Amino acid sequence: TGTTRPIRILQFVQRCAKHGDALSVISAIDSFCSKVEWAMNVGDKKGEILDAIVLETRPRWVLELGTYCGYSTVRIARLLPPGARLVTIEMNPHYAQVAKEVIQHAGLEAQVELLVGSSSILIPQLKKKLDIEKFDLVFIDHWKISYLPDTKLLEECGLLRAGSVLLADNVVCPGAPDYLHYVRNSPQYQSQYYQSYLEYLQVEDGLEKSIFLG
Ligand SMILES: C[S@@+](CC[C@H](N)C(=O)[O-])C[C@H]1O[C@@H](n2cnc3c(N)ncnc32)[C@H](O)[C@@H]1O
Ligand SMILES: O=C(c1ccccc1)c1ccc(O)c(O)c1[N+](=O)[O-]
Ligand SMILES: [Mg+2]
Repeated sequence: TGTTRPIRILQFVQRCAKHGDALSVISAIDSFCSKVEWAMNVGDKKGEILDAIVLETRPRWVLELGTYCGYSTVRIARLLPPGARLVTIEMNPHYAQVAKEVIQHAGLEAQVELLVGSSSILIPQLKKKLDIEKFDLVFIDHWKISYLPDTKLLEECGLLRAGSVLLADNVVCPGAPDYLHYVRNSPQYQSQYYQSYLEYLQVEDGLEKSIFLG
C-alpha cells in the first residue's frame, strides 16, 4: 500500500518549504497541486480573496470548518493580528494529523486550535472548551451538505454577533444551493458573491461573503 495524497502533500512541503515561512508553505502546496496532483485546497486564486477578507475583517476569533491539509488554515493564520486565534475543525484524523504538521512547518501552531471531530458535535462545545464569546469570521469549507445546518447551529449556539462574517467556499462548484438560498434570502444576512475559479482549474467557482446582522 502506498502513501495518501495528504501525505504526499506534506512530504513536498517538508522537502521544499522553509520551516517557519508560511508563504513558502502556501506556494509549495499550490505548486504541487497545480503541477503534480489536484487537491481540494481553496487554492491561490480564491485564496487571494480569502486573504483580502481576513485583512478587511481584522478578526480576533476565527472558525474554520474543514481543515484537510491545513492550506487555508495557514493562509488565514499568517494574517491574524497578535493574540487572535483560529479554531479549525476536521473530522478525519489522518487529515488532521497531516494538517498539524503543515501548520507546524509554517510556524503557526501558537495561533491555531485544531479540533478533531465532526462540526455538528464540536460546535455546541466551543463556548465551554474555549474562553470564546463569538466568532468574528467563519470560513466554511467542509462537505457542502453541512454548510446550512452548521450555519443554523452557529446561530443557535450564540456564536455569531452583529457583524460576524461568514465566508463560504464552493458556492458554484460543487455548489451549496440550500446554503446560498438561505443567506441570500434571510433578512438576518447581507450577502455578496465573489466570482473566481475552482482551485487549480479553469472552471467557475466563487466565495459568498455573508454578514450576520444579528
Ligand atoms: C475541502 S476540504 C477543506 C480544505 C481546506 N479548507 C483548505 O482550503 O485547505 C473539506 C474537509 O472538511 C472535512 N469535513 C467534512 N465534513 C465535516 C464535518 N461535518 N466536520 C468536520 N470536518 C468535516 C473533510 O474531512 C475534509 O478534510
Ligand atoms: O466536494 C468536493 C469534491 C467533489 C468531487 C471530487 C473532489 C472534490 C470539493 C471540491 C472543491 C472544494 O474546494 C471543496 O471544498 C470540496 N469538498 O470536498 O469540500
Ligand atoms: Mg473548498
